[in-house]
Amino acid sequence: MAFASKNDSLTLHTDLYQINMMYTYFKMGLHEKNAVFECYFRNMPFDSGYAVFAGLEHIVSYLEQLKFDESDLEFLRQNENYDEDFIDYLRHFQFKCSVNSVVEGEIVFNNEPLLQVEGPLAQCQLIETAILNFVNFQTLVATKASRIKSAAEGDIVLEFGTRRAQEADAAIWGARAAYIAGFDATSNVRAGKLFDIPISGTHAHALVQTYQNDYEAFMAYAQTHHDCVFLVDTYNTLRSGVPSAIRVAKEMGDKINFQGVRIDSGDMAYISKKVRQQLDEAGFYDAKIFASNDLDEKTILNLKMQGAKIDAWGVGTKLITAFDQPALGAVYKIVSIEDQNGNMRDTLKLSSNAEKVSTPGKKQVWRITNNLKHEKSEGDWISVYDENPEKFNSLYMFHPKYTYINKIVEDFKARPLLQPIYESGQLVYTQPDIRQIREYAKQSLAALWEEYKRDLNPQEYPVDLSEKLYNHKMDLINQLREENNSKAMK
Ligand SMILES: Nc1ncnc2c1ncn2[C@@H]1O[C@H](COP(=O)(O)OP(=O)(O)OP(=O)(O)O)[C@@H](O)[C@H]1O
Ligand SMILES: O=P(O)(O)OC[C@H]1O[C@H](OP(=O)(O)OP(=O)(O)O)[C@H](O)[C@@H]1O
Ligand SMILES: O=C(O)c1cccnc1
Repeated sequence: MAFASKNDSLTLHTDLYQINMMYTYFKMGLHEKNAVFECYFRNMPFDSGYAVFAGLEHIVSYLEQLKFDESDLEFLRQNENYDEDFIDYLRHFQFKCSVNSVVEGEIVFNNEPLLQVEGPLAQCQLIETAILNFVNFQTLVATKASRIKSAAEGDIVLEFGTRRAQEADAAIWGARAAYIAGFDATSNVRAGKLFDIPISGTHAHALVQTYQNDYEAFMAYAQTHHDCVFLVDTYNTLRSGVPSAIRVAKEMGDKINFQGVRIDSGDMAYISKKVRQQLDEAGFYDAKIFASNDLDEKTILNLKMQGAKIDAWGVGTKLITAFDQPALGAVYKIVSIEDQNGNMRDTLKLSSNAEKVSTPGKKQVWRITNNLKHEKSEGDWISVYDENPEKFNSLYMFHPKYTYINKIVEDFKARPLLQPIYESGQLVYTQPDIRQIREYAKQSLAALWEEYKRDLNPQEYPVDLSEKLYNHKMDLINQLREENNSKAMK
């Protein structure tokens, strides 16, 4: 049967091993045990000093549709040897987990929980793959987009990536992530419709090649459009493209809104300066110069350094594919599980690599700001879930690995980053409008010192553990080591 006629949903958008584990839990009577899983990434992408969280909207739309229909069950039945009682359990599957998450647009860092799922073990397991899929890609693209927008220093930045994206979902969710992080519009019309993002478009070389003449092509476009940006580099930017654009703009006068020209090749520093000169000499001081062609934050910064006269940047491939780092590497780990007596037992994964030793237990992340001096963030403080830093007069913050790096913060404000999204399967979170999310991302970034935001070698933002959590982690490491050693001796 062809793809188009298949009964599709995101329920089976999971790795088979999740369903295999669900089956084991089910058969062993463990599937309803309460468990807590947390999602985080270990290293900052692009050597960036910060990341921008995105993906929650897709997670919510996925969880809202999460149920196995008969075609899903039939597929599992045909492919795996699950007993019918398990198939029947899946048939009656109803999402019952609680989910806490940082909100979209939040500035986040490595090694802090971004999203937390608590509920029946089998359910927590099923949703791991989709959650990671959405968070990994969207957070990566939002982070890249934020870096590009910062490099552009307030200029207009347009998202042009669809044609080079890793398929359709990446194109539209990437366009959304880019808009959240500060891009001004997308060229993807569907993303505009689905997510209420502004759309924007100029024209391609094909139009000019169709007429085989800059002037005729621009004139035809001008006769059929009010807002006009002419692509001037098909034949010769300075000799033909720009002069033709100017001629059409003069001849059409008020009949069009001559917004400017786009250049898509060549030495963009040199050419843009010359183009600016030509436009100014013709009296088109307000006409903008758009640039595109394999741009990213590095080229934009460099072009600015060279004094390029570019007002708007079209960015495609390197944004949408997160070209220089195509994976964020976020993971989803179990941190606590109900034992035989019904008590929660915190878990930890030991590793010879210190970075990979996980932090046990259900946690909360607090963004600490100093009340008196400024509104900037002092660092993030990860606590045991029910610990409240505001009960302290001053907060002792220390590096979780190099504990001699520490400070005491007086008169601080602590804001919990993990917010309730689902409570026992019920959606309790109202997703803000996309413009609010975008504004939130802007404010969140503004609360970060410049040292963490610079493109090259940013300072490491403090992500610390509370003393209680740190001691808990150390106790558990020692306990596990002792248990393993005594087992090995036997
Ligand atoms: N002045 C500049 N300084 C640094 N990088 C630049 C400058 N001008 C253009 N670039 C970048 O250099 C790269 C040039 O790529 P490429 O060789 O594909 O362009 P081109 O030959 O001008 O155009 P095309 O092959 O697409 O017709 C692009 O990534 C572009 O953004
Ligand atoms: O370079 P990116 O950052 O990916 O931005 C998108 C690119 O897509 C278009 O080129 P393409 O060669 O696909 O088509 P066109 O030049 O014929 O319009 C456009 O001119 C940009 O160069
Ligand atoms: O509108 C544009 O100029 C555009 C759109 C997609 C890709 N490249 C350019």
